[in-house]
Amino acid sequence: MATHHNNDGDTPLLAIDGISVRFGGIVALDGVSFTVQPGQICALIGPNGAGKSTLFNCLSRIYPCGSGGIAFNGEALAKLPRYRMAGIGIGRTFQNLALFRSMTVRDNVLMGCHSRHHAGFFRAMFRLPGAERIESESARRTDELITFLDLEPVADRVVADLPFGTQKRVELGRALAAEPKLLLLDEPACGLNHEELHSLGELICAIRDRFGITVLLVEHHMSLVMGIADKVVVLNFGRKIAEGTPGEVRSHPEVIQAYLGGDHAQPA
Ligand SMILES: Nc1ncnc2c1ncn2[C@@H]1O[C@H](COP(=O)(O)OP(=O)(O)OP(=O)(O)O)[C@@H](O)[C@H]1O
Repeated sequence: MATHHNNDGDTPLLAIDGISVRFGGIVALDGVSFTVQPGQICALIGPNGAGKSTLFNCLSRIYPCGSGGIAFNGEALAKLPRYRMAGIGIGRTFQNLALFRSMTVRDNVLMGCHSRHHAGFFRAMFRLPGAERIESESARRTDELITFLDLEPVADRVVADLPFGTQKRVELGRALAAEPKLLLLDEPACGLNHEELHSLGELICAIRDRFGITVLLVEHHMSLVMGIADKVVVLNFGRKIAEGTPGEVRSHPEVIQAYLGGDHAQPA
């Protein structure tokens, strides 16, 4: 799979500029700004209700931003329709998994390839010129990802029959198949057992290192975040209260207060 760095290195891959979102009287996001550089693993953390999911949903164009803007690779996201997200290079996983449960692992990953090559899908359907090349390229990429994600033993099994942790890897495969530049991971550690959790950290780093994919993750699991993130952004009540390396945010007084003030775990 090709690495997708057509960025000069100075332009952030993702620039979130003063976004605010309201739900009635609730200010879910209040003027949040931060950037993610190409190749970074950036974690978005904060207590329950801090606005993390709302921000992810703005990025996926599920919610419109009330004010402010988001630029991806220098291009304003608001100008693009939602169905173009995979096409421009933003992929994501969901807390409750986005998979075709009655299909096999291989077919789920293959569907991910098609979500990028929209035209390829129609070419294949109508047997237009170029269809065979796209199909064989998709099959090759699917095989590569199945190996990368250690899914070979279950490649021809139906997804619904597999353990949750394995299904989560299939979902990652589906997202990676679309060759994203930016991968949004929504609580990837949620529901994983101890062993799976350990390999998840390594896997996320491998995704960045091997494919050059930039990662933005929302995660409550602090030891995972602190172990893999280059940069951590902390939200509380819709505001950004800190941003920096794991070491910097861990010792930030407002972060300590936000986590100790409620019944949440310490960010240590
Ligand atoms: N669709 C919605 N309608 C009304 N209020 C909402 C909606 N989505 C989120 N909110 C509110 O916006 C605030 C931020 O919620 P959000 O889900 O973004 O927080 P979060 O940081 O993702 O929390 P968690 O860690 O619990 O998932 C909360 O007060 C929440 O109740």
